[in-house]
Amino acid sequence: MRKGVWITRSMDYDQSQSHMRSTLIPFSPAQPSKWKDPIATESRSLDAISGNKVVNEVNVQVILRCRPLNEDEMHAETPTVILCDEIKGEVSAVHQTTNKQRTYSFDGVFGPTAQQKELFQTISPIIEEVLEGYSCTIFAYGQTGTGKTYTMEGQKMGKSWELPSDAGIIPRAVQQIFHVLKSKDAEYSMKVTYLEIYNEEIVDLLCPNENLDFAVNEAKRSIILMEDSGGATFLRGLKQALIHSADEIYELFEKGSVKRRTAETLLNKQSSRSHSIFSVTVHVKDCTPEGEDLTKCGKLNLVDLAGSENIIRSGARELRAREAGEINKSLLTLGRVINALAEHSGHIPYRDSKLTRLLKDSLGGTAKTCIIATISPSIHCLDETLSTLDYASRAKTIKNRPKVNHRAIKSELIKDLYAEIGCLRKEVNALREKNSAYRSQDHYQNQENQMKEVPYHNKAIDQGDHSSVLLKDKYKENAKNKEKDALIRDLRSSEKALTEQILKLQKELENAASDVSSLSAKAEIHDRLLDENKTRFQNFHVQLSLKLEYLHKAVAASAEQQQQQMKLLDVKMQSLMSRRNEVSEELALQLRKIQDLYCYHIKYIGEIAGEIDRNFQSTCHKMTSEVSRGFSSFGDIFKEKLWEGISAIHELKDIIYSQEDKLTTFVQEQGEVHLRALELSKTSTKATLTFFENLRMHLSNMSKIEEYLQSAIAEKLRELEMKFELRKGCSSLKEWESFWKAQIIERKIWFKKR
Ligand SMILES: Nc1ncnc2c1ncn2[C@@H]1O[C@H](COP(=O)(O)OP(=O)(O)OP(=O)(O)O)[C@@H](O)[C@H]1O
Repeated sequence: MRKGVWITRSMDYDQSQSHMRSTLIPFSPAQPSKWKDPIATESRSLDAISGNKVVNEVNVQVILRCRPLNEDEMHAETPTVILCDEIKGEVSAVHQTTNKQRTYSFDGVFGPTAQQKELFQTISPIIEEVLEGYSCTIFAYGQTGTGKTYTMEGQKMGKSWELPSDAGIIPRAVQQIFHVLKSKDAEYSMKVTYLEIYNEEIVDLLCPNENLDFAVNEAKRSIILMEDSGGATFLRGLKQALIHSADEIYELFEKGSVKRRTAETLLNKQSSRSHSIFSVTVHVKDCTPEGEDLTKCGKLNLVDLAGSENIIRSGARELRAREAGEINKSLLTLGRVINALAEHSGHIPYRDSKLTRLLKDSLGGTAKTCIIATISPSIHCLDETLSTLDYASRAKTIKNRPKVNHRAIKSELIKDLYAEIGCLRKEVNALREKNSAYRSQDHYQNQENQMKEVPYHNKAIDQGDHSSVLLKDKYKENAKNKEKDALIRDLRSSEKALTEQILKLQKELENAASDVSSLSAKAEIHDRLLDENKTRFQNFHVQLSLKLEYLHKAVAASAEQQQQQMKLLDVKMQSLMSRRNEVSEELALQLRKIQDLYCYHIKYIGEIAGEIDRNFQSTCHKMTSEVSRGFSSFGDIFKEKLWEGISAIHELKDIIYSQEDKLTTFVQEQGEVHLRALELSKTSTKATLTFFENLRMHLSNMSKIEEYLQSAIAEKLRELEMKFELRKGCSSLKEWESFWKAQIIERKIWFKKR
């Protein structure tokens, strides 16, 4: 055994041709004895001798990673609905319609700007535990296009096998394993396997066949999944590659990744169409405190699941739709397993898909497990994101019972290996007996004895009478020949009958075979249809529950919105009612004011008329008294009084004009008020307008009266002048006075008439 790399004989299979071996590969850590695998034997014996150290239950670790918006999403200015609090380890999803937040907490949260290196720093303690002999699983789970492959594999390596800055967990984990082994100067051996589950078929990605025609190589690469009575899982036909350096792993991994099935969908330019599991098993030599040799056997499973996808949104058709259906089906089973474990249900449906059968030990078993849930920040993925967050937070409650399951004492290991070799030898002998012209020892001995008996018999015949013996012999020979001929005839006829029988049987067998093959073809079609229907039903069920949930939320949101609108309407109605009341009160007030104003103006006009009357009377009176004072000054006085009368009329006119202005302004104000409350104030506006129409009529009447008065006064003055001229001829003052009295009476009558 050399320092650095330690390889057990049993693992070093056909190193000259290839460093691969293909046998029953144990997938779960504990192995039963009946499988003839040296690694299995080793792990079993380790358990038995050292007694595995069972630690307490530990929860499955869940880390959440949210990718950044991609170029298309940024170009379309897609809104984001995810908030990551890396310090608190919390993620919040903001609901678009209700604006409510749902917050989830995880063992680690990495937002859109988080680097691959930072994420790996959180994962790296798990790698250390692999080298302590634990079985550890890291798997990425999430909707299609959310960054599972980016997280697990990352940027491809160059030819120099140097880690690029965007390298994912797998290359970083390999680098760390080798780094730790080197720093401890440990003796170790290492092997890797790489498989994919495509349409429920397990396919070996390390199959050395370089021909990439999948259809041709499908059968050769297909692996059989088996389970023993104890529930341990085995893979028959899976190749294991013995590894001596990190570069060897990188090379194998890149070659295997190329063979993995990917395709372009509407949601991801390079979407993985299969689940992949890359496993690294490391045996590290150690020793007990007593100085006895030990071997620790740790295993690291790195799983990149295919993404769940909405077939409508991913645009999958025909083959792609079938792939998506199978992917969704196995993810649905994974979800059911997670639910059953979270709810401590009695039955865990591991057996419903190959993926869950292979991950059985990682979920609720003896492995240490870390799930990386990947999500998109886009508003368009919110439903799928919420579903991933729900599954991830349920997975947090799953408890595993990890154990250091591969500790061994070397001498016991060798003893087991010898026993294993014994078993293998027996198996080889049995196979030879079955397949070749092998003769057992007893059979061989009988044949030898028979051969020896023949010469001894011939010797006895030589010793008798020669001629009689010859006759006897001839007779005997004839009889024997006849007997022989009869026998041969019998044999021939029975052979013929037998041949006929065989042909008949063969025909029947052929018929039966064709019946069986047509039946099995039908059964296959039936199974396929059943599977397809099951997948369709499951997809439909998933879609339906998503849609129902969405509908339920939409109905709740719209009900809430309606309630709010009703409240708003109520408030508006109340304010409208109070405003209407205010407006009606205001209008009533305005009407009252108009009424008062109208009364006031009527009264005022009456007063003006009275005043005019009085003025006229007093003017006439003054004129009369003045005239009576003397004829000489009468002309001047009369003129003065006349001017007074005219200016009084002008004043009156001004008053009327100013009143008219005021009224016009008021009408304008009223018009504005009425415009504001258009519908409600139509009637009052009409009334007001009529009122103003009347008022205007009155005013025009007044102006007519005024005009008439002016002309009448002028006429009367002319008359007066005339009469004055005539009076010049009056004989006495008394006569003149009576003349004026008659004139005044006449005027009064005329006024009254007016
Ligand atoms: N954290 C990230 N930072 C930068 N780019 C990312 C990140 N996560 C994902 N991407 C990019 O998003 C695209 C889709 O990622 P990826 O193929 O890893 O998704 P997936 O979940 O594996 O999808 P599928 O399930 O369809 O295989 C890739 O171009 C990848 O480079």
